[in-house]
Amino acid sequence: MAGKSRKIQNFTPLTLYLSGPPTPIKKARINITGSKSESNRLLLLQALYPNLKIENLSNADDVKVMMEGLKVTSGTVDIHHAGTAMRFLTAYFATKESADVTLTGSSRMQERPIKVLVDALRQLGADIEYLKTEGYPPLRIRGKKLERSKVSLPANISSQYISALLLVAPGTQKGLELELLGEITSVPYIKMTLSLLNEMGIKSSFSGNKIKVGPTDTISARSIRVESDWSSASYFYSIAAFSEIGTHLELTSYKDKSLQGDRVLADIYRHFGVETRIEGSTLHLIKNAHPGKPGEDKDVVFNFHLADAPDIAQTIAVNCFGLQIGCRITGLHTLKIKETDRLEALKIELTKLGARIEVSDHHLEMTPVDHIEKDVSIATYKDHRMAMAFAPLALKTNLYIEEAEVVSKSYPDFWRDLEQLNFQISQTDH
Ligand SMILES: O=C(O)C1=C[C@@H](OP(=O)(O)O)[C@@H](O)[C@H](O)C1
Ligand SMILES: C=C(OP(=O)(O)O)C(=O)O
Repeated sequence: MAGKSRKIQNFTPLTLYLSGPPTPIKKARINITGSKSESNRLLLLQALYPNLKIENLSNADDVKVMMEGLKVTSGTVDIHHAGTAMRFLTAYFATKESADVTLTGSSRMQERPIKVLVDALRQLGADIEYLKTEGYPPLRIRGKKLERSKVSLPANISSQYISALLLVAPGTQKGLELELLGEITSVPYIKMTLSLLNEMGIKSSFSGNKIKVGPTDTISARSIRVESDWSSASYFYSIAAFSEIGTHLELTSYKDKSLQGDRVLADIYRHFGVETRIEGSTLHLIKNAHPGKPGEDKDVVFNFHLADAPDIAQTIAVNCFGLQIGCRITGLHTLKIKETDRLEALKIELTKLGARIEVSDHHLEMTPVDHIEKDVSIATYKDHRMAMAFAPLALKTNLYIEEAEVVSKSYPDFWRDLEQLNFQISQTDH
């Protein structure tokens, strides 16, 4: 390995050198904190209905900035890289009568579109102004009572605009009625929002392309336990898939009836020989077969459509590459406007490792390779999921992960948890 190495400290930017555990992983138990998506929804609802208690809240940076943002009514709120905080707080401040805030974020956040949500809120009567570029943060928001309750908006760019409106709807005078235009993307996230409203005792309906949420003055006191994060679990699915038969990983605080669309991991990873069981609140991942069948079936191309689960696309792409199997992943039209252009980032970094990969605006395709390059340095593009999706590959080849601190956006304990699995991780000035 090149460069000097030392144990992980809090220096940034942090380049890590990773290799797999010296002996195969047999059994391990990992605590993952609450879903960042559920946490940020419940925090907004708690601001509207203070007698809501939240358990197992996520410790992600995106959740910390949401909490801080909700305390503010004037001045500047900087939500850094948090898409949900940006969208949810836009709707929150627009409907909070005492608010007069500038809502901003990282340079990447200022490139992530918000026009659909701003247009919808303006249709309802909100007062929002663009401070730099039309259609993008930063925004100046002066909160007021919304005059109207019906709105139409495109649903094919980000479901977060829709969830943002649904979350503030019960606090408005007449509730809201949304008409969704075009093909609806990331649908499970919309259903998650409605399910949480329902758990709070707030009435809603979703039929065809119409969603209605009624006004609700008060709720009875209650406590909601956030399920642990399924997107974070994806990295352990990937580790299990790369491990020997018999490997058994346990992840804590999951639910049989999950609200998170990324629970589809359980079905997807069956194809890679990982069985899922939920017993009590423990999620068990057990490697019990090789992916596909050896011999002729090694050439099988796995097809996945991930329009409902965009956040696990990177994990699955890297996993297929490392398992040396072909894949075609579709439904990825939202990946270009996330923390980075994830399709382009995957193409560049996987190619360094030897992948044969093609991408378009909405899909990626890979043919299997015989060889994986060693000691490649993976750039992460300020995207937590680039770092975490590539890390499990250390079970197949040694690699560097650049700007490894990015993981804190959703999973601050990620590197500590990999060390718990005995991954060999050192900080390097490579
Ligand atoms: O509502 C949410 O909590 C999220 C919705 C999804 O975004 P899009 O709807 O923009 O695809 C997802 O990618 C994001 O990580 C979290
Ligand atoms: C896309 C993501 O987050 P957000 O849009 O909330 O920034 C993510 O966590 O993968």
